[in-house]
Amino acid sequence: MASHEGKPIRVALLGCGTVGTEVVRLLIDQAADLTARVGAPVELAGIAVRKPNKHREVPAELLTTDAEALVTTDDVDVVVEVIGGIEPARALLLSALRAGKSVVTANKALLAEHSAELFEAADGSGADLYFEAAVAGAIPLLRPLRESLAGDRITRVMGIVNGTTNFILSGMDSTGASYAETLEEATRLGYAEADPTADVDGFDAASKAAILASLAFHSRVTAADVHREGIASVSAADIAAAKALGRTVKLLAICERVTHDDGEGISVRVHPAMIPTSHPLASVHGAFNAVFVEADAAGEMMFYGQGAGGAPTASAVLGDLVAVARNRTHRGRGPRESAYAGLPVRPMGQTPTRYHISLDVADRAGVLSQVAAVFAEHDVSIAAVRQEGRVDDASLVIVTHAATDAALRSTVDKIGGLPVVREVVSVMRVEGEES
Ligand SMILES: NC(=O)C1=CN([C@@H]2O[C@H](COP(=O)(O)OP(=O)(O)OC[C@H]3O[C@@H](n4cnc5c(N)ncnc54)[C@H](O)[C@@H]3O)[C@@H](O)[C@H]2O)C=CC1
Ligand SMILES: N[C@@H](CC=O)C(=O)O
Ligand code: NA
Repeated sequence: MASHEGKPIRVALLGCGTVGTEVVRLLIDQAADLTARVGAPVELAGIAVRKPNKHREVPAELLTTDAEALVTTDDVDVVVEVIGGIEPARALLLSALRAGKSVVTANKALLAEHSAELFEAADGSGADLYFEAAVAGAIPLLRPLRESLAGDRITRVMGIVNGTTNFILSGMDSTGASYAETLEEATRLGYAEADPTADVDGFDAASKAAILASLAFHSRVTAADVHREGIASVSAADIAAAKALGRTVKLLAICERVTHDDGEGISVRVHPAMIPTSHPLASVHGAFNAVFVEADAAGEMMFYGQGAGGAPTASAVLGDLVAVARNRTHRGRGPRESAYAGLPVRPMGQTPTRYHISLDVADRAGVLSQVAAVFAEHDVSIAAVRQEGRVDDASLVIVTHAATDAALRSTVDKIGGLPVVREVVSVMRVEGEES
């Protein structure tokens, strides 16, 4: 790759929406500082948009609707992609990487599906592929996993990686606001994906979990490998029940090494969970993210910051842009894919977890013993029981000790069929405390 000592680094920006607009602002406002930090000017060569007349905030001469022509122009060194979605982002970035252009992207959906193909194209030309903004927004999390902790053995990565759902859940918990109200506000604030179901159904967090697991465990994990549950099933009653138990509800991404008889594997899951209000993650509010990383030598680390929003995300994009611009100016090279371990992803059923189960039952003698017998039959230990009688029925709340998700799920299914059980009101996993 040619050196760029002092020669301007020319940047093609794909997309000028919530994040792209802030990328343009930072590039223009910080031009002098970026030149000093890189050792060469960093210049916008063009901005690909769908509707040029919608972008009065940027110089008209930079705007184009022909993204393919822009990414293949000889005069472009770096492509920054903040369009989102799979196509045409995938085709555009493959063209750019194969032409030897460095790529910076925030596109977790794309990386969680096609990172192997993108890394292969990068290796073929020697181009850089950076994507810090794809997970946990502004938080420098991926570079520590790819570089700072590359000499350690990471065992677990767990936390809140979706700002939209955390904004919703913490709003429902603190102000009693409705799900719809908080989702609408998150969308207005620019946190949500173009299609917010990606957030609330857990797809966004699953993409991020796949990226985290791939980097942490040096294996290939895709979004399809991730056990995924969203927050649509979380009710105000669930949040109140959690509060009564000194807990709060969060959407967690949990990636961990697991060892079974047939060797080591990976568990990767995204689901709502009750965590103790004493846990640091319980204090993560709004669109903030927080992720715990555990490694053999480093021990436990916590990363915290804004996980969504145009400016916070653009900060991570610019950090990557400075890195690839420096590499091009001073003949450096960023990290490549590291998938040598090739660990298998284990099914969710084999994963140990705990359940909080809320039941409506007939209020008569022997109900508790019938329910307890089902737990015993599945070798699931009960950690806590609370029963409250009403006029003609009762509520029964059970918190279990750790068992495999398969055993817990079978237990709930069997209990739901007992004549004395009127309704399985809710089932939610419990995380973040001794099992
Ligand atoms: N909004 C946020 O807080 C964060 C977003 N991201 C990721 O950043 C990317 C962009 O997100 P946002 O800026 O929020 O989305 P956005 O929807 O606000 O902006 C995307 C822009 O790309 C344009 N676009 C779509 N297809 C195009 C095409 N073929 N050619 C040219 N322009 C095209 C759209 O018109 C829109 O203006 C997504 O991959 C998202 O997952 C990552 C972290 C945080
Ligand atoms: N929609 C995403 C944006 C950042 O990745 C989120 O809410 O976290
Ligand atoms: Na990040």
